[in-house]
Amino acid sequence: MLQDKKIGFIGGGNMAEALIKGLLAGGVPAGELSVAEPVAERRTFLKDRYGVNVSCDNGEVAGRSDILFLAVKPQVAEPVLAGLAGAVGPDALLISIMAGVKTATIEAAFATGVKVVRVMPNTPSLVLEGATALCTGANATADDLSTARRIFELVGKACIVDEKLIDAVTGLSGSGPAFVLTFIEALSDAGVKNGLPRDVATSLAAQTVYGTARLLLETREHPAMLREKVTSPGGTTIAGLHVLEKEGFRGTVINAVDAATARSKELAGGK
Ligand SMILES: NC(=O)C1=CN([C@@H]2O[C@H](COP(=O)(O)OP(=O)(O)OC[C@H]3O[C@@H](n4cnc5c(N)ncnc54)[C@H](O)[C@@H]3O)[C@@H](O)[C@H]2O)C=CC1
Ligand SMILES: O=C(O)[C@@H]1CCC=N1
Repeated sequence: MLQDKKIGFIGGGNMAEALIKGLLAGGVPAGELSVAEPVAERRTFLKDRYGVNVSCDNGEVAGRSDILFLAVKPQVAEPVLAGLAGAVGPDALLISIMAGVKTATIEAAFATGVKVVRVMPNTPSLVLEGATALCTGANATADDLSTARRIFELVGKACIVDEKLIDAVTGLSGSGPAFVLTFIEALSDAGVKNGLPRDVATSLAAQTVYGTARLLLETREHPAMLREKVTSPGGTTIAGLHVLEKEGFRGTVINAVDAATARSKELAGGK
């Protein structure tokens, strides 16, 4: 039961906040949640907004947590892990959301067989519509993986993958919200160019992406089949699709996800 667990966060940034919101919505009492965060204003914000315990001491939060989220940037993983080495309890479960950082790297920072689940969530978790993939390290059990999965199912959809695929997940759904937002912004710009007021254009663009995603998820049809239903012979849609194909839209999207995936692999080296 998650309700019985003390849950800590090392790093109280955007993703930690999204998860805190989900855990609270899922019935975990605020008093069971603790966040270690060096920025004082951020600590005050998290305490005031969510009622969670806050501290500037990573070791203190680690020491009292049954489940400890590693939610700092990968660039500071090395010193943060070194600082936690003696503080984490022997039965604690570490859940890392750090992009690029391998479970083996985290395990190597601890003397004993620490249990690690590595996860790649995304920012829509903040509105409980996240897309998350999880994998285990060498010591985490099936129960640990299912505990972690339950947490991420509180903030959206979650699936299990092999660790070797986590970089691809990072490129697709971890970074994906930024790509989708760029597309929404471009749709809105196009609406404005054609005379729509900005607020109307942005709202139509966002609802179109949201509605289309729901249509796809709920019908489970292939995207090409659903696209066919929009595309009238000699109509408007095929005229627009022709331009997307001519300008290399698909290739550009594939290249963007490729680049993000490659960057996730680079981050494993601490760069
Ligand atoms: N933002 C996103 O869309 C996603 C981020 N991630 C991963 O989640 C992790 C956190 O990302 P965000 O929340 O976006 O970053 P963020 O910058 O919003 O949060 C990181 C927090 O860690 C704190 N921090 C810095 N040094 C620290 C230290 N030594 N000890 C404790 N806390 C420290 C910072 O003050 C900040 O509040 C990263 O590893 C990132 O790769 C994963 C999936 C999606
Ligand atoms: O940009 C990043 O590195 C993080 C990881 C996935 C989304 N944001």
